[in-house]
Amino acid sequence: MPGSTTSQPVLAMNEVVVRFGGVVALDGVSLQVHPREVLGVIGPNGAGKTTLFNVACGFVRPTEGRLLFDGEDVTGWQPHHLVDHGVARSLQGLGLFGRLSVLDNVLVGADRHARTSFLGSLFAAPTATKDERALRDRAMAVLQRLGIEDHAGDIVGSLPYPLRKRVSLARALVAEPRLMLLDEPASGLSESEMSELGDIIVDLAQDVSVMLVEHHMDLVMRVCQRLTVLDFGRVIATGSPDDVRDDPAVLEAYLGGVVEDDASDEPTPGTTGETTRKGSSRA
Ligand SMILES: Nc1ncnc2c1ncn2[C@@H]1O[C@H](COP(=O)(O)OP(=O)(O)OP(=O)(O)O)[C@@H](O)[C@H]1O
Repeated sequence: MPGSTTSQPVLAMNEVVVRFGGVVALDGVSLQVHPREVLGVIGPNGAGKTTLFNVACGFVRPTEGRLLFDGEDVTGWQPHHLVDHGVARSLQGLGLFGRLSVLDNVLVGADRHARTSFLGSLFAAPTATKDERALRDRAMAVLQRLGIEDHAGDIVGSLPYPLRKRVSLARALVAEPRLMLLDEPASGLSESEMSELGDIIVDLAQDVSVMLVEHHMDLVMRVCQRLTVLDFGRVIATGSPDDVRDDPAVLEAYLGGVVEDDASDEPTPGTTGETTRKGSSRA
């Protein structure tokens, strides 16, 4: 069952601490992402979301605590090792090759399962043709799933940003990950594009676990089975979107530092778009 909490988590963080010099960015954070669950990670500015995402990707090594993937201790693993084991990520900076076609960009992401890598196939190894055909079929299937198969031959640099975002997702998905890490995928999208993205994430969660770090509450509330809320590097709430929305600690975190003049404009969790916190400082 999607969102089930009885199975072994695909991803677990146990008591993760990250210190940058004197700054404690994460302070004993524990969370789990279960099979075919969409877990949302939210929190006010500076709460530690990006740091948490970077720990999950392997970009930041925890100062303390453990990172487990499918029950295996992967603390301190390099990002590419995590990718090889089925952890895919789609970052805000999309990292695509602007002069390559959509299909070629996606094929670059297919290397995890390829006997002959896409790059290796450029040197025409004997096994390349059959393998490459299979890879292309898989890449086209992913493009179709994301509704961009008609753009397979387009040069990525010529595409509008929302389409490039889908290419980035396709490149992550073609490696058939067990876990997809999404870093603010809704940034820069219109309301209708965000709604389509929500449909895509719901569809993905039929066979992939997703951890979604996102500011846009409408999207988070719609697609996540559970939310983990951070504030000042700590988990202040975990639960269903409805439970979290009504949690006094969460309301306090989002509203606590608001200066009086702006109070009427400040979004509350679950009611509107981007969240910000004014008048608070972490110095
Ligand atoms: N490389 C770094 N060196 C020093 N301090 C850092 C570093 N990265 C993050 N921090 C600090 O760690 C804390 C958490 O930052 P982080 O970027 O993870 O929060 P966030 O929730 O992603 O914020 P935002 O929503 O504004 O992006 C902040 O106080 C930030 O200033």
